Amino acid sequence: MARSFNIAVFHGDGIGPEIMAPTCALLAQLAEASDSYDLRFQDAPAGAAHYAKTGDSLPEGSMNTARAADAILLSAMGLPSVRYPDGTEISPQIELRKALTLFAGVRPVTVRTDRHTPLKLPAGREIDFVLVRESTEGLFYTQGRGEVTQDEARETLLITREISEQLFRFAFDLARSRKAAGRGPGKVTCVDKANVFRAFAFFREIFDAEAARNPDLLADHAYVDATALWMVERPWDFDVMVTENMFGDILSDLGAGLMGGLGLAPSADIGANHAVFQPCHGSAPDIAGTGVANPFAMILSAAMMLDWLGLRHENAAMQRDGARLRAAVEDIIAQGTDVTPDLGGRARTDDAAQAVRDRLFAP
Ligand SMILES: NC(=O)c1ccc[n+]([C@@H]2O[C@H](COP(=O)([O-])OP(=O)(O)OC[C@H]3O[C@@H](n4cnc5c(N)ncnc54)[C@H](O)[C@@H]3O)[C@@H](O)[C@H]2O)c1
Ligand SMILES: CC(C)[C@H](C(=O)O)[C@@H](O)C(=O)O
Ligand SMILES: [Mg+2]
Repeated sequence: MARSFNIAVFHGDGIGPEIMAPTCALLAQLAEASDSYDLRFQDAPAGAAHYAKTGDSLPEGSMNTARAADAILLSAMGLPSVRYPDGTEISPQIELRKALTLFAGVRPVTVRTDRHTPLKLPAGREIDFVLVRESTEGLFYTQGRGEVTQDEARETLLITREISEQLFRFAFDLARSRKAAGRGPGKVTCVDKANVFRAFAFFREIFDAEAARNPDLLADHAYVDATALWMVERPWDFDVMVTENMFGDILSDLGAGLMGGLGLAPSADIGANHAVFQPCHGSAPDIAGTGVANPFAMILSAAMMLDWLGLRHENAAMQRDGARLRAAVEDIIAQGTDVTPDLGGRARTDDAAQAVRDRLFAP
């Protein structure tokens, strides 16, 4: 009998609803065609437009829906024009990460063809690494609670042993499973600024202790500034990199740039009991409403959701469908037709989603 999974859906702001609708439709079709799982989507209102209407950016009802769900899908949230009284933007995704302890922000960077990357890939080279961004503390710790006076502003960078240990364990486990799948040498790189900050020396010490517990895997360190350089010069040398929240936020956009843009960059924020799947990009107010948003980062994030649920619940069909969904998108990216204007194409959001559907369900 098919096992049923509840999926909380945050449709979000700007292009959010435009990329979420075709993604849910594809997922629903995959589930319908499968006799081993079923997906039930539950809307969770939140975000900047919701705040502008109601004064609440993340209603308790939506938080409860998220907590009770088997997984959470989220498109982009936030609009530059809608702000809290303190001047910061509406960002319920940060609240979700903190409230559900989603410490591991998993942001894969995959380039299999040189069609969209700004880099010149040496013959036979592919880029395939995963950035794991700590997502609950670091320099985001006082987000929304920073102290600002007339003369100075302070935010706190927090690194805890408890979260760092879980983060590094996650990164080493990921490297092990990538090695088993033949996708990397089994190497974890700790990205920090331990040459300047004691907090990062502490981060590195905890990393080294975890590395010692994983003698079957390789471990090394890199400073964050040099990492930005190496991501451009020789990105194929990375396997799993693990880093602090703000560093990961910045480096993951660089990773998106390597792939050909934010429209191709998926992510998952994973904790012990919950996970949110969302693209790395924002609500793209500059193109919202024009029907040309690239849905691939959202669809690839949905594929990561199927991977995660399938592994967690030992549902092989779900894992297979995650891989099929990713393969369909990668095929379209490699062919370069049926892509949206951000990738140099003329497809609209719905055309790009239809191209995925055609590859999945062609007779
Ligand atoms: N995860 C999130 O929800 C998230 C992430 C980043 C920014 N934001 C919010 O989104 C709003 C806009 O931020 P921004 O402009 O700095 O970043 P953005 O990611 O929304 O846009 C940056 C550029 O990339 C383009 N772009 C992004 N996604 C695209 C897609 N799927 N298809 C085609 N083009 C795409 C946009 O058109 C824009 O030119 C802000 O309010 C910001 O706080 C949200
Ligand atoms: C929109 C913003 C709050 C968010 C972050 O800073 O984490 C985004 O940039 C991301 O990368 O998911
Ligand atoms: Mg970001």
